[in-house]
Amino acid sequence: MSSIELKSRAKINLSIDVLGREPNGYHLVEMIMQTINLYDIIRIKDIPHGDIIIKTDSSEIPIDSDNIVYRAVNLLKNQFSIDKGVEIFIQKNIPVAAGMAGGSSNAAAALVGLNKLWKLNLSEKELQDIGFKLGADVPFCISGSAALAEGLGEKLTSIKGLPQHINILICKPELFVSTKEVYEGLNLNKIQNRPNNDLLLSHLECGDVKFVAENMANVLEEVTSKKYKEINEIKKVIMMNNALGSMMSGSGPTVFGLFENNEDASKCKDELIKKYRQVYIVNSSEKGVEISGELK
Ligand SMILES: C[C@](O)(CO)[C@H](O)COP(=O)(O)OP(=O)(O)OC[C@H]1O[C@@H](n2ccc(N)nc2=O)[C@H](O)[C@@H]1O
Ligand SMILES: Nc1ncnc2c1ncn2[C@@H]1O[C@H](COP(=O)(O)OP(=O)(O)OP(=O)(O)O)[C@@H](O)[C@H]1O
Repeated sequence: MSSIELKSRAKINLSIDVLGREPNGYHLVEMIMQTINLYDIIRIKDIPHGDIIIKTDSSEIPIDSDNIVYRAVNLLKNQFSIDKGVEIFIQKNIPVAAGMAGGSSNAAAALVGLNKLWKLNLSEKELQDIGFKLGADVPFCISGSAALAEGLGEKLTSIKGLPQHINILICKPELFVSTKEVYEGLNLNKIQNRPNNDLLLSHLECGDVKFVAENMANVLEEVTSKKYKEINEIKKVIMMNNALGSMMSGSGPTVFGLFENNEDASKCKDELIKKYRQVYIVNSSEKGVEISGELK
């Protein structure tokens, strides 16, 4: 095989609770993750020398060693003493720095793709352990679907996710949010609205999306929405258009809404697109990274 193409899917969080802070500054979390059908395309091809070349159609991401995909390749090259090189093209559709794990998902796709291209025969668990060194969201992005994530986000339990017929409206305002700063801005003693994950999981299990949508909570939303009024403005528009519920994803600034009704979702999109460039309607996905093409 000389090249491979993969779909690298984004996620939303249906809940985020933060239970504590580790001495190294990282946080213990308990959150519900859901893969959505909004994806970047990652094309990896062999090249006749040992370099790592990153190309992309996006002006918003780096193409040097700061790109998380570059770091993923480098990690595998060092760990398995590989002297081969690759050229990787990233076709970006996932909003950047959005709280949707765009970078983490690209790294996940690179690991899955190189495992095949270089015939490393690593198991999913082994890939996730390597991926965790690159970022807390990478292990989930490798397996995808829906999961309860604990620890720093790497301890995953597979769960039943949102049904595919639910319309997930995504709106990403043009704001830059640093995940590190949002976590640092959280006062663990003053969290107002924590999710009840056990209750959310039992209602997901029986397909009660209305309950889930009405009871979603993300403790990081308090931090980001205090700084940017857009978060609550978008939520308001979403709820005015008959969504079942609305919340910020990850550390933000993306806000999503869950809609039972297709027409309500499109009307809401029409309204939001007048003010925000990045608005999408997608569905949940049962696949995380997916190989979409291979060339001999
Ligand atoms: C907000 C979420 O996206 C929710 O899924 C994740 O918790 C963040 O995942 P991520 O962006 O892959 O996180 P990383 O790239 O590992 O870390 C970025 C920064 O977020 C903070 N961070 C991340 C994960 C975690 N459990 N505790 C943290 O405090 C750290 O300050 C870190 O410097
Ligand atoms: N391949 C990549 N795709 C997206 N961003 C990348 C990539 N490589 C490096 N970055 C940088 O990483 C930063 C975070 O981008 P990303 O899209 O991964 O954020 P995010 O959606 O908030 O992730 P998460 O939800 O995991 O916190 C951006 O500043 C971006 O420039």
